[in-house]
Amino acid sequence: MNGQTSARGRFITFEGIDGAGKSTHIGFVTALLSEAGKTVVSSREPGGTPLGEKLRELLLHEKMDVGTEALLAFASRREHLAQVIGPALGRGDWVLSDRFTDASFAYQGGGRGLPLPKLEALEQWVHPGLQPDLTLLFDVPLEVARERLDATRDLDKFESEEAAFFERCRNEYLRRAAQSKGRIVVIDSTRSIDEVRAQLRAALEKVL
Ligand SMILES: Nc1ncnc2c1ncn2[C@@H]1O[C@H](COP(=O)(O)OP(=O)(O)OP(=O)(O)O)[C@@H](O)[C@H]1O
Ligand SMILES: Cc1cn([C@H]2C[C@H](O)[C@@H](COP(=O)(O)O)O2)c(=O)[nH]c1=O
Repeated sequence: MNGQTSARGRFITFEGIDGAGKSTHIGFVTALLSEAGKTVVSSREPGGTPLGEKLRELLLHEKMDVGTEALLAFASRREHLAQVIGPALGRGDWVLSDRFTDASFAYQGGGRGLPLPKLEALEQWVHPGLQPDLTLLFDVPLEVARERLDATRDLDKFESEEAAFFERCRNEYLRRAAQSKGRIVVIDSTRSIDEVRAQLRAALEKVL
């Protein structure tokens, strides 16, 4: 890390199956970047805007067709880009988003079986030419994620899915990581919080 400020903002996304541990580390990454002189905007998907948060409620708690699920996720994303991500990057801020389009590929594509070309078409429509500068993929086996979730919270619609669903989501995440090695960094989130932080520091060196 060189501690210098940069005129261009960066877009960093956090991904992984539910319970992998990504949200736990967003505060740490925010602090690291702030120490390096960056102005950080931290947000999430689905959500991140008043309308997006309403769509999040529907997505996480209502049963619906998988196509509807994908369209609502991308509607939330479009609003997020228009209201939060685009303006922040334009100011030169660093944007951290707890999930983005990789989640649609993993959950609606891998998990639910929506054909990937449909998601690619939505991606192309909603954010042509924009990809995260860095995606931190928190990876754990399903049993670890399940144990962490069961210990902490009431489960929402996605979190209540069967193990095979999460296996498919995880496989799709890992498939995308293998295809986008420059952008997606796989973090071994089975390790202790301090060890995960060390991996995050190393990954962030690449964009600082
Ligand atoms: N490396 C770790 N070692 C042990 N426990 C961890 C680790 N990382 C996170 N946890 C714990 O696992 C639980 C789930 O973590 P967290 O909420 O960050 O997951 P998440 O990936 O953001 O899940 P979701 O996507 O469902 O919100 C929390 O109780 C957290 O304290
Ligand atoms: C962006 C996005 C998210 N999801 C799913 C993935 C998670 O189960 C929830 C969000 O909950 P979290 O606790 O904030 O991780 O939504 C999805 O299915 N498709 C998406 O595009």
